[in-house]
Amino acid sequence: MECLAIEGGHRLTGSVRVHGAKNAALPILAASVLAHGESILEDVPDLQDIRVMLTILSQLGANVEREGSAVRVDATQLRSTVVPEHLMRQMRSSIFLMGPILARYGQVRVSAPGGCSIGSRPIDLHLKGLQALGAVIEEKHGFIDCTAKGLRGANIYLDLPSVGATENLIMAAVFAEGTTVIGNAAREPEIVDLANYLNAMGAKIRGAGEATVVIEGVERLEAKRYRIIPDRIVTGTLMLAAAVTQGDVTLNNTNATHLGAVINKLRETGVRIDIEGDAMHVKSDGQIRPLDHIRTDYYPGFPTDLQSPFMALLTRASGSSMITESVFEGRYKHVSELRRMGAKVKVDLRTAFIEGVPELTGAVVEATDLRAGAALILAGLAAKGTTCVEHLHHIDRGYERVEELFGSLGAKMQRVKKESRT
Ligand SMILES: CC(=O)N[C@H]1[C@@H](OP(=O)(O)OP(=O)(O)OC[C@H]2O[C@@H](n3ccc(=O)[nH]c3=O)[C@H](O)[C@@H]2O)O[C@H](CO)[C@@H](O)[C@@H]1O
Ligand SMILES: C=C(OP(=O)(O)O)C(=O)O
Repeated sequence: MECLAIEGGHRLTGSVRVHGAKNAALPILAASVLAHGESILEDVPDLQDIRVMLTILSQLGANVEREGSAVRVDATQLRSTVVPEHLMRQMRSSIFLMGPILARYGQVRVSAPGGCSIGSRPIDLHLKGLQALGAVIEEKHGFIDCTAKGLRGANIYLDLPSVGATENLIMAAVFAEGTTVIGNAAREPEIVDLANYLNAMGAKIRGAGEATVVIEGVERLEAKRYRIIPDRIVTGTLMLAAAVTQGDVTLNNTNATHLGAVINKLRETGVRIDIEGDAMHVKSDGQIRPLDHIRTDYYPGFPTDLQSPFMALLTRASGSSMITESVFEGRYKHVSELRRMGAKVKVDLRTAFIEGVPELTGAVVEATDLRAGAALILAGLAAKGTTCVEHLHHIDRGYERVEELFGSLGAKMQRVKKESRT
């Protein structure tokens, strides 16, 4: 088994460029299925989930090629509309293919998607929205067969502002006859990025980033060159890494407007953050002030994906803090691992009570999901001694060459092979 061995106690300094956003690149790659010609997508991070998406696209018949951080995709004509089950299971984002393949070919077969174990994560809103557009859905033997003889625009109201459902339905509605209105839509920056890519190719989408998105159906999209936005969750993780190590770092290729809630909370802990164009300077003098309450929420609220990394910082605060996880019911799996390192955290249903401790100590810990892994890296950077983070495949889903990313700021971490524990 491979683990990430982190030697704690080193202050992070220097600068690093943040890579493109996984959560924008994945739906955008799926959306390439809608276009005629070759899209050139720039700043597509080289991550496990992206590799799975590229494999699916190429197995369905698209021509896919990576050149550095750019990916060329030509999905003008797919030869299959069946997403292989073993690939569906590898990540949540495989579900993004449902909307665009259905829109383009009038049929698609998927199965339940895999992904991080952070809650039940149903796809009912995706399916209900597609039905409203005229799709017929049959669920049998673990497969979901979706067919439509031409989708029609509809008024759809989402019970929850689901990011994935909003994206899937935008893609499905691009060729629907007439107008589609999605109410209570999610407003995440990745949705705006997807809509910008689609509009650049000829789609007519208004209101992305707002609670009501309006899509006028068009007949054809022409592939385009497009650059993916910076990853706000990687940016936030690196900001927290600077804070927890009393560091002084510059992050390039960032968008501070996507991180308003996080910047606000970090400043409350005493961290200094200066923004200059797309660069962010983050400096901490060591004293971490506790916070009354962080409550995760849909954008522009505090992102659930940074809940666990922020908790890692608060384990070192000079007092008690409280976090409520309101988006995913099972997103506290990092807590037991942080406790192995000396953290004092109690969980009552969806609320965690964190009592800051003067010191964390290195331990063997397990990344139970992607951001739980990020939290353990941050704790390891701050801890006394060596921390071994196991189950690195989760971390490789979201942080490109993680040891180099943090290593370029002076972190001491390396992948090591070790005997599996019995
Ligand atoms: C690839 C990607 O972009 N992943 C992000 C996306 O995930 P994802 O798109 O899966 O998250 P959603 O916004 O859909 O989920 C939000 C909430 O809605 C619920 N729900 C969702 C769909 C549905 O059909 N029914 C339903 O009940 C979920 O269980 C969850 O409680 O947004 C999450 C919330 O910001 C982030 O943590 C993920 O990093
Ligand atoms: C939960 C996440 O991703 P996914 O939705 O792909 O599982 C994440 O990026 O933190």
